[in-house]
Amino acid sequence: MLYVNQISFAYEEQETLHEISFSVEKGSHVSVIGESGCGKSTLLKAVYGLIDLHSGDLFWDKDQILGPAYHLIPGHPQMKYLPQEFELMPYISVRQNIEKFLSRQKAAYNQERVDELLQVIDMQAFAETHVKKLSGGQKQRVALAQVLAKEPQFLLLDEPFNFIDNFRKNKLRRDLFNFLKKKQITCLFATHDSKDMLGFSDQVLVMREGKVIAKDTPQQLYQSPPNAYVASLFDEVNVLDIRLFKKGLDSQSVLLYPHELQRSAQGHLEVQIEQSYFNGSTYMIIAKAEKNEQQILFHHPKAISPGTRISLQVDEELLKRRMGS
Ligand SMILES: Nc1ncnc2c1ncn2[C@@H]1O[C@H](COP(=O)(O)OP(=O)(O)OP(=O)(O)O)[C@@H](O)[C@H]1O
Repeated sequence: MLYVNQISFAYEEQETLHEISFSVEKGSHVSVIGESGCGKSTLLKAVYGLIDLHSGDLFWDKDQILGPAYHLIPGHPQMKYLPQEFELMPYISVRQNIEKFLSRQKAAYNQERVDELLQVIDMQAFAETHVKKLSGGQKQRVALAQVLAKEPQFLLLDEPFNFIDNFRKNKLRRDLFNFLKKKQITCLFATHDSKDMLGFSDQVLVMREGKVIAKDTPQQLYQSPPNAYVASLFDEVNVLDIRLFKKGLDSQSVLLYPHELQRSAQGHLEVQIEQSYFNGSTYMIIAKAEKNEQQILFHHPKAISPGTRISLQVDEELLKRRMGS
């Protein structure tokens, strides 16, 4: 189990990590999400022992993780870390690149292990290809296989899919996280993609300006976001005054994702359409509230002509829940 107790760190004057505490249970997957520059990579570096903390401490089970001032070789023997910038050996094959991370004495086992990992990263067809000839996304998949080669107990991944195209990413995410669960490998990963976090983490740490501002399951954070910042990490979000939907209430903001507003003749929110954008399964419609000119985003199965006036409604139960959050 990982224990992070009140850690703080600064590269320069301003603190990059401020009194961060959390723990990660064995076998669980925790994602770290937040806007660019909020400190996700720095947090992973701290957990791997790559920086000297200014205060607080870190433990993997009973072993304290110390920074470079105490250790020449960072990290813990049971940990592996994949940074955003990784290096591979360009003039040897994919297979050899992965084998380099295995013990030299066990040739038969190594062959089997590399085959297993090539399957996880879906690169069997490239086993004998020189890394120099691979695309950025393919290289990232090889780097993932390298950190898995000598099975770690704890894996730190910094934006592990950022070079991988959407077509591959969905399958790779499923295969990788299923593999980690099957092997009970604990994982802490930084991402800016809500899809990585929604389906594949048990807990989410939301960071902002060096602080953890929310920690919960992805379901809870998505369904009851504590503020617009958290909601905006999942999707675009409307921050609307409750009085647009209900009469006789005091002013209060409610957070609503675009798909939560429906066109309905019975709706109380009257809007004028400005623009429609094709989104695939639906259109994203941009409109303006007649009452206060506020911009409203909602989904609709078809495009709607600019200037059209329509009404929108929101499920009553949902409104109540969001008013309470
Ligand atoms: N080596 C460094 N020296 C000085 N400042 C740094 C260094 N590395 C990062 N920073 C600063 O620390 C802050 C946090 O950076 P970090 O890379 O941890 O953010 P991040 O959330 O991972 O961002 P991104 O999502 O863009 O990767 C940023 O303001 C960044 O400019």
